[in-house]
Formats: sequence, structure tokens, C-alpha cells
Amino acid sequence: MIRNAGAALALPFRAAPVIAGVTLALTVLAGAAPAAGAWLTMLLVDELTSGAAGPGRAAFLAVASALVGGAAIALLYLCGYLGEVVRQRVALTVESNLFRRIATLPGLARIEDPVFHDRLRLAEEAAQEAPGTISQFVQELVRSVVLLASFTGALLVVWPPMTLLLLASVVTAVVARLATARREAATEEAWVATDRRRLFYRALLTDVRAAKEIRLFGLGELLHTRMVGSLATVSGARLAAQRRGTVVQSALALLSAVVAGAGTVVVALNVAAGRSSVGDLVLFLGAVAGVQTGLSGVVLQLGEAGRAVRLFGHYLDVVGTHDDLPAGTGTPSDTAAIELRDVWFRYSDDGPWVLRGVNLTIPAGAAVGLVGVNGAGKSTLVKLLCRFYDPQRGSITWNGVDLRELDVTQLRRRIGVVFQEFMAYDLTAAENIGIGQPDQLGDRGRIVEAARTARVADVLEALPHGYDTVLSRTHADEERTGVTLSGGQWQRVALARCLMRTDAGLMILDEPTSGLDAEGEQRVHETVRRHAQGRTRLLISHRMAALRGADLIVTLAGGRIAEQGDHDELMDAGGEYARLFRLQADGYQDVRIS
Ligand SMILES: Nc1ncnc2c1ncn2[C@@H]1O[C@H](COP(=O)(O)OP(=O)(O)OP(=O)(O)O)[C@@H](O)[C@H]1O
Repeated sequence: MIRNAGAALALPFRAAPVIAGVTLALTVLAGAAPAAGAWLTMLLVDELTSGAAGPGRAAFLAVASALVGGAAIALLYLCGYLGEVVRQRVALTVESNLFRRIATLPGLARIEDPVFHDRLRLAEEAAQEAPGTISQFVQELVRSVVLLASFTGALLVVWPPMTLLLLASVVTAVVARLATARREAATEEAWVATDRRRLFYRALLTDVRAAKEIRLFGLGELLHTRMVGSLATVSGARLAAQRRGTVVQSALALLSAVVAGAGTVVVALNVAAGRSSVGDLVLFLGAVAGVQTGLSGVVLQLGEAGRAVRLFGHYLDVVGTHDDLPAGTGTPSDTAAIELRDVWFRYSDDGPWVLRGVNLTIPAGAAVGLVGVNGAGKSTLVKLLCRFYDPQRGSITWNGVDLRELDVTQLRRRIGVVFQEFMAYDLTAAENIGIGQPDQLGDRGRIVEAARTARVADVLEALPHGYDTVLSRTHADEERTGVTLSGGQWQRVALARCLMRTDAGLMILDEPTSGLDAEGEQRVHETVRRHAQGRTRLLISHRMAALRGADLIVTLAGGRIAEQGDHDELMDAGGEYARLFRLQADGYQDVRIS
């Protein structure tokens, strides 16, 4: 808690040092102003009742007291505005820190971990709220400490025991409020997974890609019920926590009234008995009201700040998350000779092994076809080659250097991939291709060339705004019509994106032509083969004919390499590859085909 609070408090001074400092100084002044006003009022009352003040002196005291009161209010507004400036700067800083950390996580392990996602949700919430709440609290606290210090002097003069009474009631209030805040934050943490599911159902209901299935399978009502159910559960829990908080707050308000009432009775009796002046009573009333109002504000905000500090811990955890892969520093060579030595991999410590001792040598410049039934581990192998994870056992080398020793960013610059689940970005056609090589996003010539190689240039040129057409109906605007491409056209765009990487030593195509018509597939394979000549290629396909020309074909089964060789060798061997190939070939046999 102390670490969290310290970090949260330091943030405003890091994000906006000068403004935060000025705000603090003005806050101190604003805190002292009410007490100064009260002293002036006391002097006015006492000097008037004792007849010591003439008209000039009385007018001066009255005007001074009014001016101090006005200045105090003006200072409050100024502090409010400056506080808002600091809050905005802090919000920008924390949001930037949070998402920079997420954007720079090298592996996939964290981003696939649901616990990390829950923490991220809380961190995001804390990043938005906590700095503001905490800075506001600090401002309020500084003002109140100054106010309290200045009024305490008055209370000590008029009736000293009141200081102790107020102190006791404040300690009680602080303890109670902190306990409530702890409960509120714990509720938030406990229900974050339920809330994540609510957001998931909510996103599904509005997701264009899910819309077809939701309508056809009639899932709308089911998803709606689940979404509302999650919302009801979460809001019920939040309300219960707030109910308890309200009871505590009401009890504390009553306690304050009793303390103020008791003190006023004692001082009023003293005035009646001539032991205190009327001015003392005025000062006492002002001091008690000032202290109680100030403190109740602080105590109320203490609860908010306590909750924010606790949640802020999640922000610090996310920002301080260690890389999910150890960093390497080596530079990969241009060409890619890949070797897997006894590679074992599973996604989690208690999960099943997906790869169980894979040994494979891919010479530089070779075209390799990878075959295997659904779930055999082909895409997993691709992810290991991109070093999204490290194998638990064994090693993968790039020209003899373990991937773990290479700088991961540089390694990935040397790899072009069309993933099986490639992304269709709601961006323009040019951007959808250009992001394959972000530093050449503005190079229209390269983009068009990649589109031509992927045989999608004609389609894109014919769009309403050519390459500047947004490939989305959702994100188009009134001036620019958005367009939805077909599945096969999207696949070609993804291929063009991969082809932007002209200096990639390794090209991986995971089912890149599954959505293409037969003629299109044939042509794409031919052009890619020409384009990628000399580079190492790994091609995954369930269409055996697409792999026939590969230098090496590898069958993955049971987490191991079951067989390898070129097409002729594997057909002669009569194993799994030959069986699958014949099975597919038989499907095309027809007596009418000669
Ligand atoms: N991110 C993940 N977390 C946990 N398990 C995973 C993950 N991705 C894949 N798996 C599991 O790993 C196994 C291999 O999956 P993989 O996607 O590598 O198979 P594949 O050979 O590419 O299959 P397909 O031909 O269907 O594309 C499967 O059992 C799958 O459930």
C-alpha cells in the first residue's frame, strides 16, 4: 500500500512538476485563508463589543475579513483548474506507460493469460481514475492540514479539550473509511472476471464478424441474457458494498454532530458565565465548522483515495511486468538455415505436450511443406519459429544461433508470415498491405507491387477510392465509402502484406490459399515461388497438391516428425503422406476426366 501510495503521489510531480508545485503552494494559502478570516471576524466582534474599535477600525476589519473570504474562494477555483491540468497530464502519462508496456511485450504468454487480462482491466481503471483521485485527495489533505493547524490554535485558546474530541472523532472516521475503501476495492477485484465476461458478450453482440452466426443460430437472446446476468451480479455486489459504506458514513456524521454540539454547549455556558467572550464563541463555532467540514471532505476522499491506491497497485504491476521472454542481443543473418533439435513445447505447465521432441533441419533457401491433421501442432511450430514462445526443452537455431540469443525485434524483421488467422484491419487497402513493413507505409510503389504479386491489385484498383478505400463498412465515413472484401480477397491482401518484407530470409505461409479459387491458388503459388526464390519458405497446407513441388515435405503427427522427404520419396515410402495424397487425389477421380 505504501509503495502504491508513494508512486501515485509522485506521479503528478513527474508528469507536471511546475504546475503541481504551484498548485501545492496555492493550496497551502487556500487552507490558511479561512482561519485568517475567522481571526479577523473574532477581532471585529470582540473590539465592537468591548467598544475598543472606532468606525474606521471596524470598517477595516470587516472589509479585510470579506476580502480574505473572497480570496479564499478565488484560490479554491484556481486550485481546482490547476488540479485539473495536473490530472490530465497524469492521465496521459499513465495511459501511455500502460499501453507502451503492453505493446512491447515480446511474447504471447501474458496477452493470452486471462489473469493478466483481469489485472489489465483493473490497471486501466486505476490509470484513468487513481491519479486524479489521489492528487485531489492530496490537495484536499494539504488544505485541510493547514486549515486544521490554524484552527487548532483557536480551539486551544477557547476550549482545549475540543481538540482531543475532534481528534478522536477523526481517527474513528479515518479507520472506518479505510475499511470501507478496502472492501470496495476487494469487491472490484473479486468481480473483475465476471465483468470481463459481460464485456465479452457485449462486444459479441455488436461485432460485425459475429453478426451472421448470432442471427442464424438465434444466439442474440442467449448472449443478451448472459450479458445482463453478469451486469446484474456485478452491480448487486457493488451496491452491497456501497450500502455498508452509507451506513458507516451516516454514523460518522452523527458522531460529528454530537461532538460539535457538546463543545458548543460548554463554550456557550462559559460565555454566559463571563469566562469567555462572545468573540470566542464566534471563533469557536467557525473553527469547529471549518475543521469538521474540511475533515469530512478529507475523510470522504480518503475512502476514494484508499480504493484508488489499492487499484493503482495493478497499474504498477502491469507497467512493471517483466518481459515474457528473456532478451537476446544477436543479429540474425540474412539467410535462414533453421534447425530444431529435440523441441518439446506445451502452452502451460499443466497442459498436454503439443510438440514432443521435434528434430528438423531446413537448409537455407529451401522450400519446405508441412503436413499434419488438425491439431497436430503446425501453427504452434510457426509460433515457435517467430519466437512468440520458447520451447520448454530443446532448441531452435537460425544459422546455428539459438533464437533465444537473437534480438527478437531483429529476428522478426527477417520473417514474413501469413498467419492462419491473419488480421483484417479496419484500415485503407494501402495501409492493410503497407503495415507489413511499417517504415514503408507511405511507399505506394512497393505496396502496389506487393498487391500485384499477390494478384489482388486489380481488385483494389477498382475500389471506389482505389488503394485509399477503407476496407471496413464500420469505420467508413460519409465522404468515403467503406468496402467489405471477400474471404479470398482478404487472404490475398494478407499475402501482399507478407510480401512487403522483401528482405525476409524466412517466409512462412500458414494455409495462405485455403480461401482461394483453384485457378487463383495455382497462380499465387507460382508467383510466390518466383518472388521468394532463394529465401527459406515454410508452407503449411491441407491441400497436398500445393506442397508437391517443395524441396522437403514433413509430416507432423503425435507431436513428432513422422516422415520427411520430397514428394516422390514419400509416395514411394507409402506412409501417412502417401495415404493423404491418394485420398485427396481419389476425390478428383471421375470417369469423365480423361
Ligand atoms: N494459444 C494456445 N493455448 C493453448 N493451447 C493451444 C494454443 N494454440 C493451440 N493450442 C493447442 O495446441 C494444439 C496444436 O494446435 P495448432 O494450432 O498448432 O495445430 P495445427 O496443426 O496448426 O492445426 P490446424 O490444422 O487445425 O490448423 C491443439 O491441441 C490446440 O488446442
